Amino acid sequence: MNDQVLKLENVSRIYAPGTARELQVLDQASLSVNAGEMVALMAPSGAGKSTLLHIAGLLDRPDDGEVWLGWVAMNGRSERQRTAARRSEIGFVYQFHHLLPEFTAAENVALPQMAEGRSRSEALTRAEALLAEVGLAARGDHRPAQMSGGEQQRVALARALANRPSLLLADEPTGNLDPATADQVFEVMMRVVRDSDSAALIATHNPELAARMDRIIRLDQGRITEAPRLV
Ligand SMILES: Nc1ncnc2c1ncn2[C@@H]1O[C@H](COP(=O)(O)OP(=O)(O)OP(=O)(O)O)[C@@H](O)[C@H]1O
Repeated sequence: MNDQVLKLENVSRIYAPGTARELQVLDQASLSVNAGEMVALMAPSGAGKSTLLHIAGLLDRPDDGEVWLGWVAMNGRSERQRTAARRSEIGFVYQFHHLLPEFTAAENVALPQMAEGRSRSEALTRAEALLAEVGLAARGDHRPAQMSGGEQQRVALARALANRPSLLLADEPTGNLDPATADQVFEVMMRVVRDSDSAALIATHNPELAARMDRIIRLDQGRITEAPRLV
């Protein structure tokens, strides 16, 4: 039996159903991601990548189909159960870092751990270790505004991994960075995901970065297709 971390089974999502603005973004989309796998999600702008990641990340529910986190079917779970699963099992990285500007890097990485019950001092100690993993040792007391875009995104990555999630979801994580910095952040992301043995589903428009992951899937007309490797 494979080590399933995420499975979407015939997932459909329709915005504004029954209105003139009705839009079917996902149409029986299916995918699975196993432990230790890094999967690139590629699609044109507006094809529904963020919608799919929101559903996979339990921030939204599909209109039809099932979402499995590990071997647990999540649609029938209460919001409280879904939030608990999201906090403990899933880490998110977005195109923009969304760090809290009034907190230091270490505090930003400590906060999700404290939400999971860790003491402030324990969370801060772990935060420093996580920041070292992403190459930001000794930068823990800097605020986001004192850091470069690539550094901010590495702090966001450390925050996403703070609770050792089984699944990392990333939506254009390097889309806001220049090519050299994007490459550097991506390298760090590959390394820490591999080291932690979590699974990752990463939406990107960048074919070179996508080609360095284990698999590429495409979202086309609301459906998922497995793409051949580009290189
Ligand atoms: N809450 C919503 N209500 C109505 N329509 C929406 C909603 N969210 C997204 N859409 C529409 O659904 C489509 C898919 O949006 P989505 O953000 O998932 O695409 P995307 O592939 O992530 O795009 P991009 O690469 O530009 O970020 C778009 O046409 C968008 O306008």
